[in-house]
Amino acid sequence: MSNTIYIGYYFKVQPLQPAVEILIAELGYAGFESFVENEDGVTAYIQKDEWNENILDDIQILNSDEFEITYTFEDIEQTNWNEEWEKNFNPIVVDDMCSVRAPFHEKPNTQYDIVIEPKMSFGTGHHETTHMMIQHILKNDLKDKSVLDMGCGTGVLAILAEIKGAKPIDAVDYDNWCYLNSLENVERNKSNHITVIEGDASVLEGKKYDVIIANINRNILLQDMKTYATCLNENGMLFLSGFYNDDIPIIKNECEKYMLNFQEKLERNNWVSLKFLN
Ligand SMILES: C[S@@+](CC[C@H](N)C(=O)[O-])C[C@H]1O[C@@H](n2cnc3c(N)ncnc32)[C@H](O)[C@@H]1O
Repeated sequence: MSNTIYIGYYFKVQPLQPAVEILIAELGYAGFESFVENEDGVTAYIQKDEWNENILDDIQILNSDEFEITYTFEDIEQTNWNEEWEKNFNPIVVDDMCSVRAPFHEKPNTQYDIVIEPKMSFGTGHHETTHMMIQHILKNDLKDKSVLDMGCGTGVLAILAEIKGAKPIDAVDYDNWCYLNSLENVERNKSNHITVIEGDASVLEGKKYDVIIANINRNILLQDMKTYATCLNENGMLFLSGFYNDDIPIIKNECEKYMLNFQEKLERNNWVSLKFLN
């Protein structure tokens, strides 16, 4: 993964909002995985393996009469990509309680402070789905609960779970880069109760958790729901994200098969995050 080549699209957007937010949501659905907003619009990154020349065909907002959106694109080497992050990664604060920032940012005055160097991994809190998962974790009591962070990316959610008193915590990602990046971030935040594991749902066999957090995507969640349900203790909490409002019925339906009862929905820019109880 460390030699992954990305393609960067530089979108100029006039007027900026809500076009940039809609554009990011649509691009996320098409397979773009990172976004850096700027004063002209947004730069969006997609792995070259995921790219094809028709990738923008279904992006509806590009056809809107209300906004003028132009773009250029080019291959991005990993080193340049990292530099982009360093230049553009602004700290975020969720619900005035939890900040997520890079090591070179000043320490903010929030109750919880997470330091992340995302490199090539997803999960700085800038994406709607990460933001909502942070909100769920902030709202729920995790003290002494065992937690699985499935699809951990940078490890940001596992790190917050530990700060909220959870232990022990497994953070799992099938992507080698995310695995390595989570290890770094776990160390950076002095998290002592997190085990980072490289793999997919097959590594969960025989494991049990009080809380499962999975911010991945609709299809993987549907595919692995049975495993999550098997791994969840009685009265356990399941938090899911990485999909849209339209996907809720199919996700709920799959959960119902395993007696997972819907509790709460959070929503941001059409992305949603759901809580279920076992
Ligand atoms: C949307 S990101 C979420 C990252 C982080 N948890 C957050 O909330 O910001 C999804 C992550 O899931 C990982 N992933 C995708 N499919 C997976 C699978 N089948 N098993 C484990 N990890 C997976 C990806 O590598 C990616 O890091």
